[in-house]
Amino acid sequence: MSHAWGYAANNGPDRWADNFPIANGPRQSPIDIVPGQASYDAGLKPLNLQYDPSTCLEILNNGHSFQVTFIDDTDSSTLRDGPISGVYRLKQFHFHWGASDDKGSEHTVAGTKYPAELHLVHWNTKYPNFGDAASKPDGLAVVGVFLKLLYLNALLIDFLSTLLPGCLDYWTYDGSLTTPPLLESVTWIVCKEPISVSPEQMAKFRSLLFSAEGEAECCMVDNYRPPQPLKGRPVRASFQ
Ligand SMILES: COc1ccc(C[C@H]2SC(=S)NC2=O)c(OC)c1
Ligand SMILES: [Zn+2]
Repeated sequence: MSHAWGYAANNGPDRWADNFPIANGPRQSPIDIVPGQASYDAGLKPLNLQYDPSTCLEILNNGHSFQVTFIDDTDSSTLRDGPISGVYRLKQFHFHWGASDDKGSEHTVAGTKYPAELHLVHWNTKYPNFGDAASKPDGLAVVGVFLKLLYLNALLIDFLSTLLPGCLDYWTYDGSLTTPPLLESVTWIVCKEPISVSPEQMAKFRSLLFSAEGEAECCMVDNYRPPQPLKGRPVRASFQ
């Protein structure tokens, strides 16, 4: 399989351009977000996220992350407002994380890496389905949320942990999928405030496997693409 991309030395982010030349395109993700260089845009609306957990379909290890997929044939879990127009439907969410707590996020903030990053992937309902939307410049909107370690007992953190931070201030810029096919169809919405994760939850992430049954076990860690060149793109902030 020529397109067996991954995160190892022989098939990782530095090699993706071999089969996916768009890897060197003008609007690639992730990026390093430099707060001092983001421009406050008073025209940006607050995010309007309406999620219905009952539309969760399945949880699966797709070989690159674990993802939670949603039924997306109705407007039951949607993203509206923020930097986008129209209604985008939640398709799936997944995470990226590191082998250790000093790395793992895809976006960075003034060079700072978080131990993990959540991606909530939505598609524009002006298109017939996700696959079609994924090839359009305004087809997808991904909400990125950083995860930080909180050393509380597991019970309390399970009680406290949520998918979204209390404050939904965000940065937004035009970017791409962060894995092949690296399509430049994503309006990125990166929340400023992280959510908390316990060491036990991080250990569970790191116990997942890249490898399939019968293959040599390979722990699923460091499944993140490093920041890509901004190439002159503006980064806007919804907050001052
Ligand atoms: C259309 O084909 C794809 C391929 C891969 C992903 C997942 C990538 S993209 C992202 S952001 N983070 C990831 O890990 C897709 O997600 C929308 C869609
Ligand atoms: Zn992702």
